[in-house]
Amino acid sequence: MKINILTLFPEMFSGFKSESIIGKALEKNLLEINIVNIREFCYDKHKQADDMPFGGGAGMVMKPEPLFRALETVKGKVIYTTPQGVRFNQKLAIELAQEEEITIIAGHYEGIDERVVESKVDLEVSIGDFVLTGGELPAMMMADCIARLVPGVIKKESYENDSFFNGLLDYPHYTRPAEYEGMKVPEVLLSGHHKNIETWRLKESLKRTYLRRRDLLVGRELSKEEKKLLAEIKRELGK
Ligand SMILES: NC(=O)c1ccc(NC2CCCC2)nc1
Repeated sequence: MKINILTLFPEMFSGFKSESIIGKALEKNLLEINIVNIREFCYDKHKQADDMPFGGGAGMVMKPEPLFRALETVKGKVIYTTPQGVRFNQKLAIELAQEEEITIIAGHYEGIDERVVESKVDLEVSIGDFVLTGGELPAMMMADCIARLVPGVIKKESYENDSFFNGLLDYPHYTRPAEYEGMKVPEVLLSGHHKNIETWRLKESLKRTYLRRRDLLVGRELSKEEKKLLAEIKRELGK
């Protein structure tokens, strides 16, 4: 899979591309992340990428020509990160991870000229109801979430229990030491009894989802075991 990201600030992506899981995945050529510097497509003497808004008002708007030129050099579904977009979520990440190539435009200032959106953008996407100085961090977040779904980037087992992957929030995690400052790891996790551990984890996922994100349970098919565990949880909570 190839993810192109168009930006005026390519340096913002150097750590993202060199560190941790994404860094290793790029080294192993499991995926490609291609950062396109929009400035390189500003052919005028002053390399002007933005200009004043028609109709007046504060701020600057990113000019259409450099964006159209930059888009000529990439392929795939074109996404623009903006508060006006559809909400990004794991379901959309899974859909986008099926694509051979996608291109994300990271805007800046007041945004990009609407003619780019109308004629070139396939999907406007928001990561939440808040405004950022640029679309780079949303682009990085989306690329991270999509990249970890690319085969080989992380072990399959670890994302199968991810929050939202099975429609539930993730269960609690513990590692050594077994006791720290008087706080003990739940006994079942030290028992080596895999079935009991699996049941405990499912129950904890259900409990967290029921308490923190009950909306995720609405319309979700519950297995026989999940129904039994949820009934236990409600009894234990006295609800
Ligand atoms: N909530 C979001 O996903 C989001 C995306 C982009 C952005 N700012 C960008 C948008 C165009 C110029 C700055 N702010 C917020």
